Amino acid sequence: MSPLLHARDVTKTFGRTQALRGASLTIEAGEVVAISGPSGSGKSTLLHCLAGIVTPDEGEIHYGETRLDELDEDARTRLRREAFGIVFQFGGLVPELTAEENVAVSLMFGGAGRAEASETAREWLDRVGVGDCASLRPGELSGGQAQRVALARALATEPTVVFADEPTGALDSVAGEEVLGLLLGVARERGATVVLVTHDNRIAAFADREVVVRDGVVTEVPAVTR
Ligand SMILES: Nc1ncnc2c1ncn2[C@@H]1O[C@H](COP(=O)(O)OP(=O)(O)OP(=O)(O)O)[C@@H](O)[C@H]1O
Repeated sequence: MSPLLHARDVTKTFGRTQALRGASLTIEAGEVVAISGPSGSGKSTLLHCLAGIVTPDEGEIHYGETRLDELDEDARTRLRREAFGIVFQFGGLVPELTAEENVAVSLMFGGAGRAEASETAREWLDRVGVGDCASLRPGELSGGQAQRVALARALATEPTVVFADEPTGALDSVAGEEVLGLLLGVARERGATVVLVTHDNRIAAFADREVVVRDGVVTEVPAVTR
């Protein structure tokens, strides 16, 4: 059986900065993998390559049998909407839309009708503990509430893979662990795969496996040192 996600010898350069210098990583279906490492080492770039947001200069990205890096932009966008949920450090919510609309829109992109999308959005907001914030806009939410809405948006489409880039980075440690607990609880219940970028050892400890990115290259962290 092929792995769910596989990056092979990936390089990516931005201007004169070589963010990835031959990064390889294999992730099996249902795994929760933390990507840690120093600031600027290439963690987010690797996550973005795996999620089909950034195209590598060289190397390969496989999602199951699909070569993600060879798909055109439309096909990659379709795949992201169908199979991936993405959570960013600052939520990335649309400021003009209410919490409910932020979640509903991602469901409507996937083909749901407005009424069905609104109902599912409300269920997910309830599930992550912010049902009473449904009609508020992101500017009216606390950081922890906004991140829960972002989580509801990422999970509502029932993705195969959830990519999370420092999802707890803007929160205090209690709120951060609550958001992470919700994410991992839902993912483990559904057998979803989670790829999580974090520089926080306590957060990485919740993962099944931790890898470290240093100078654009991935190294495995042996289980005994965790
Ligand atoms: N879009 C971009 N344009 C220019 N440089 C970029 C871009 N994205 C990343 N970089 C650079 O590539 C390098 C790796 O960045 P990346 O965000 O992947 O690191 P990181 O390990 O996630 O860092 P941090 O923990 O600080 O978020 C950095 O030097 C960064 O400045």
